[in-house]
Amino acid sequence: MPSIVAYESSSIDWCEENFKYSPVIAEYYNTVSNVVFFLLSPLMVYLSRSFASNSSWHIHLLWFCMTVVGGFSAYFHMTLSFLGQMLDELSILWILSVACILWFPKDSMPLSFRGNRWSFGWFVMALSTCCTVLAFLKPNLNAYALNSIGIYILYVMYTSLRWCKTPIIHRLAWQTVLWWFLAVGCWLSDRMHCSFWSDLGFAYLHSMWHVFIAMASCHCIILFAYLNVLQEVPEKRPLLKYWPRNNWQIGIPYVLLNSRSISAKIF
Ligand SMILES: CCCCCCCC/C=C\CCCCCCCC(=O)N[C@@H](CO)[C@H](O)/C=C/CCCCCCCCCCCCC
Ligand SMILES: [Ca+2]
Ligand SMILES: [Zn+2]
Repeated sequence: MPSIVAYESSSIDWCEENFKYSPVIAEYYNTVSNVVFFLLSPLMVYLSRSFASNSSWHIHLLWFCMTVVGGFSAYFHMTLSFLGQMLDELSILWILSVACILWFPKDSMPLSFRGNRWSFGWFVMALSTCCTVLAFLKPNLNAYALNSIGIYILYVMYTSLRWCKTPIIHRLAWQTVLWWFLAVGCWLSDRMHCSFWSDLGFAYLHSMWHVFIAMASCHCIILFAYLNVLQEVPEKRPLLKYWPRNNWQIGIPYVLLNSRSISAKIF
């Protein structure tokens, strides 16, 4: 039985040909494309200064987790080891948990929590701990389970937007969904149509998934951060902006908060 750190000890292998460009990097483009996480995280830390100082510094936790996801994903594609696979998938599970604990909309929480974020947070922690253990039982199913959480987030987004009438937020939601669709399309096609893409000489859809899912995640985090402030501290009057040019209404979204209102914190 190979060691869990051995090259190609994972049962998952993506479409890109292994060791084509380097003897030490199994999937070269799938590894290098994770640079998107390392570029977006510091940019989001910079753009989230207003949110962090006027509402909650916890937003920076998510940008830190995003760097960790990128690092583990690069390690996985570099080695295709079982350890790499588990670190990659479990770091995604835990960033989703942290995001839910911080900003899951109170009115979408199960009724038994009565909108109490602390008890909901403990529930999410317990559930994620169980899922961490279960992840070792059928590792081939983990990625599908994680993508199903993406579908659930889409549903929560839809229900949360029913009470928000701000057109620019609906636009942000559509942009999030578009990035996510592109991402999932690439992820599925890489898995299901590998011989087609290899025959075309373009076995790099999984690299494109990394870029699209990183963009979808930034949009999604900002959308729920905005909705959280609007619902829980509306006097902060959140404003949605885009980098690099706000008047394009496209690019990297971020939230600006009114610093002159009562300094109520999310927690
Ligand atoms: C209140 C809810 C807030 C939700 C915030 C969402 C925050 C998501 C943050 C980061 C997720 C990054 C995922 C990147 C994965 C890259 C690594 C990778 O490629 N892994 C693959 C193996 O190499 C693995 O097979 C991938 C498995 C599937 C992961 C599914 C992640 C779902 C993320 C959902 C993102 C938002 C969706 C928006 C929905 C409209
Ligand atoms: Ca491969
Ligand atoms: Zn990947």
